[in-house]
This record gives sequence, structure tokens and C-alpha cells, in this order.
Amino acid sequence: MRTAFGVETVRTAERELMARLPEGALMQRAAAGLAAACAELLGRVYGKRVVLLVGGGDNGGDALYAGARLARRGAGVTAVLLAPERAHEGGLKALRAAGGRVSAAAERDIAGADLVLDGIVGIGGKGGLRPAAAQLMGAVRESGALVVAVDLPSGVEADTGEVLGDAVRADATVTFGTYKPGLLIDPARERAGAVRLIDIGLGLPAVPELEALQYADVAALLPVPGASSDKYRRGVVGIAAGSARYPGAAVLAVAGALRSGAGAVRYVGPAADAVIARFPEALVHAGPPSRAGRVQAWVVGPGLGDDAHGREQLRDVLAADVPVLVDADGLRLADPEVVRARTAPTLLTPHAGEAAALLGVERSEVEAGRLAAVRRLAAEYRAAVLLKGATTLVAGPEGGPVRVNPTGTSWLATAGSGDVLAGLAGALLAAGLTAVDAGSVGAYLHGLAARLAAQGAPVGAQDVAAAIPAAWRDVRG
Ligand SMILES: NC(=O)C1=CN([C@@H]2O[C@H](COP(=O)(O)OP(=O)(O)OC[C@H]3O[C@@H](n4cnc5c(N)ncnc54)[C@H](O)[C@@H]3O)[C@@H](O)[C@H]2O)[C@H](O)CC1
Ligand SMILES: [K+]
Repeated sequence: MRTAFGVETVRTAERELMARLPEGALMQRAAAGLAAACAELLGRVYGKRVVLLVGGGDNGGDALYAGARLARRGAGVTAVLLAPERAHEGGLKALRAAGGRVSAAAERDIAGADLVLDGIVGIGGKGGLRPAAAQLMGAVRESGALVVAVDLPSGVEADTGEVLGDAVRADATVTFGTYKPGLLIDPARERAGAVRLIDIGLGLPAVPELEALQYADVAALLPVPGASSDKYRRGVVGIAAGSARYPGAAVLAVAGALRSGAGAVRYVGPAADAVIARFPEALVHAGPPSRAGRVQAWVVGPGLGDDAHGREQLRDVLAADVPVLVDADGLRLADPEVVRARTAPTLLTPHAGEAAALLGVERSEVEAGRLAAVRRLAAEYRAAVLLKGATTLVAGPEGGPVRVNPTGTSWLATAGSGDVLAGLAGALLAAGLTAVDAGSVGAYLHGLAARLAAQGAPVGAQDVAAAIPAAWRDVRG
């Protein structure tokens, strides 16, 4: 499990640690780890040309001290000072003493670099790159040098993962003490490249602000497929979805559930013929969800439409004393009071537009503050909330760490993929996972399935559903 903390928490932890250490010791720890990581990425250090992009704060200080260490190992190190009057004095002195120099011609020095170290800004950065740095990015890209970001790629928002202008695109990021949210949330995440964490002895709170599931966490949470012949042990999930206008959403939600190892899927709704035609093993029922037979979780909403029948199905499902996943039209039609009053777990799975409607704000406000939005929704609805997007977030009703899905891919934007995710996460709810685990494991498998199905080619929602077993095998090994 990768965990992350925001800038405020990191600064507090740094202050407490620095108070107990000799002046500058913490920066030396960071610089030592940074230099070692650069040496490893370079392979051979002797004779290599390293260019440091140095900003006006301690991020630049890290880069200068790491550059001094690389110079002592025989690299040719040149510092480009983006804020000459504020460059870290101790770092500059150390670099010169080690044989490094300050550049007089930035573009020329960058053009010949084997490695460019981005020490422009770290957690003190605000807004995108400023002109002095932005105009060097062309030379950096053309140089073909390995780009290593110090702590964070400069120009990204550390706490939200936004990129508000131009930002460094790094091959690797060496971050200190803890991951920051911007290293786990797109679009900033994809600017960071491969992230290495250097331990500098930072004391952090026990409960992280963010968590990103890794393979091992997902494998530990997945029910063992086929472990029991009893369908109820593997989880029977009910799907109340589809309408005369949108039968396809029901088929896709059933597909997501069946491919996720559900012991059985009960379908209720007007798309029974379409569902049976595709999945003869689905148990279809006419009549209300409450009379469809025993289920251990419900999925309600995909393609529900907003006629009286849909509203009736939603009301019936929300009254069930089992975990319920509410998606799509179900989110639009659900009465907040009814959701809040439920005692069994509820998992809402909005995209940004649906979340904005539920919060009564503009979609742009949700997009600009996704972490805050998903936390607010979870608190207001007393439900787990999965906020879909470039990086899907899952918040629990009682606060606590927000799960960040590391496997998201742009292919998930294809129509119908949300219906598949609803069925997939619903089957995990029925298998006994908590609402937050069902949402975050569901998002993980869904993203993995999309990657496996796509492999660079265009992919449809049905291909994603069909690739869920492959994703499952990939995780369980
Ligand atoms: N404190 C320590 O002992 C350690 C710190 N580490 C490194 O320090 C940085 C944080 O350093 P800080 O000086 O607080 O801020 P930055 O270097 O990130 O920013 C410096 C300065 O830059 C200006 N600025 C803000 N936004 C921009 C921008 N978009 N472009 C250019 N300049 C900008 C603003 O004035 C900032 O104050 C941390 O990331 C670590 O790299 C080590 O982690 C360990 C020890
Ligand atoms: K940086």
C-alpha cells in the first residue's frame, strides 16, 4: 500500500525533525539519497554530464548538494540558476568545492546533458512553471537527457495532482519522506515517471491522507474464485438496471458482475430478454427487487431511466437491508435522506458531473478539487463514494484515508464502462468486501482489465468486461 500526506503535514513533520537535528542535516540525508538514486539511474557516473536546474529554495538546495556528490564521483556537474539571487548558498559552495560550476549558457549546457536534475521547486511550488523555467523545457526535451525530479516534478500541484500550466515531465521522481498526493493523482502522476521514496526519518501521523492499493493489497482482498460451490458463499448480487430505452446498460452491468466471480446474478428490470440472450446463466425475475429472491448486495441505476418504474425499483432496492451500489440514473433519482438513513453499507459511484449534481456545485468545481469533493460527498451521504475520473478516488463515510486507484487509463472513458464497473464492484460487495474495499478493488481490476483489453488498440466496454478474468489472474498470479 502506497500512502501519501499533504504539504501541510509534511512541513510539520519536517519542522519537528529538523528541530532535533544539526543545521542542514535533513537536507544532507535527502541529497545523499537523491545522489545515490541518480547514480543508479545513470549506471556509470564517471564522465557523465549532469545539469542541475536550481530554484530559489530548498528543492534547489537538494539538487546542489546531490550535484556536489555526483561531481565528487567524477561527473561533470553544471548548475543553471533559475533564481540566482536566492540560490541555496551552502549548496552552491559545496558544488564549487566538488569541482562543479555554474552555467553561463543554459541551453547549451542542457543540450549536452546525460541527466537533468529538476530542483526548480518542490512542495513550495505554486502554479505551473514560471517563464524562466518554462522556456528551458524545449532544450530539456531535445537533449534526450534522463530527467529526474527532486521531490516532485516542478509545476505540479503537490496536494491535488493538478497541472496548472507547464510542468516538468520526468523519467523518475525521487521524493523524500513520503509520497505526496500529486504523485498518486493524475495528471501530475504521469509527469512524475517512476517514483522512488527516500526515507529521511520523517515522523508521520498513523493514519495517512491517501492510500494507493498495490498488487499485493488487491490479491489479499480478492475472494478466492471458485473457493466454494455454494453460490451464496461466493456472493449473489442483484442488478436492478436497464430500461426499454437503455437495455444495454443492464447487459453490461450483468457482464461486470458475472465476470467477477459472483456466485449468481439476479437481474430485475425490463431488459430481461437482452440479458438472457447474452448471459443464459443470469437469473432473471419479473416483479420488484424485494421479491427477486435472496441477494447479498444490490446494484441499482445503470440505464434505469427516470420513469415511474425506475423510481419504484430504486426505492425498493434502497429499502433492502444489504449493501447497495448506486450508479448513474440511480444517483440522479435517489433521495439523500433515504440514502443517509440506510443502515447497511452504501457505495455511490458518480463521475464528476453526477458528483457536481449531488453536491449542487459546478462540474468544474469538482474537477478542481476532487479530493475535497469525494470527502464531502461521503460525509453528506454517509456512504462510501467512488469518484470516477483520470484517477478514481474512493472515500469512506467516516473520513479516513482516501483510496487512489493506480490503474486508471483513458480507455475507461468509453461508453458503458461505468456499467461494467458497477457490476464488478457490486459482485465484490456481495462477496463480503467493505464498501471502500469493493470500490477500490473494483476500480483497480476495472482499470487493469481495460489496460489488458486495450494494449494500445481501441476498446469497448464489453472488451473490458471480457478482460476482467485476465485482470483477476494477473493480480492473483
Ligand atoms: N526543509 C528541509 O530541511 C528539507 C527540505 N527538502 C526540500 O525542500 C523542498 C521545499 O523547500 P522550500 O524552500 O520550502 O520550497 P521550494 O524549494 O519547493 O520552493 C522554493 C520557492 O520557489 C518559489 N516558487 C513557488 N512556486 C514557484 C514556481 N511555480 N516556479 C518558481 N518558483 C516558485 C517560492 O518562493 C518558493 O518558496 C522540498 O520539496 C524538498 O525538495 C527536503 O525534502 C528535505 C529537507
Ligand atoms: K522539483
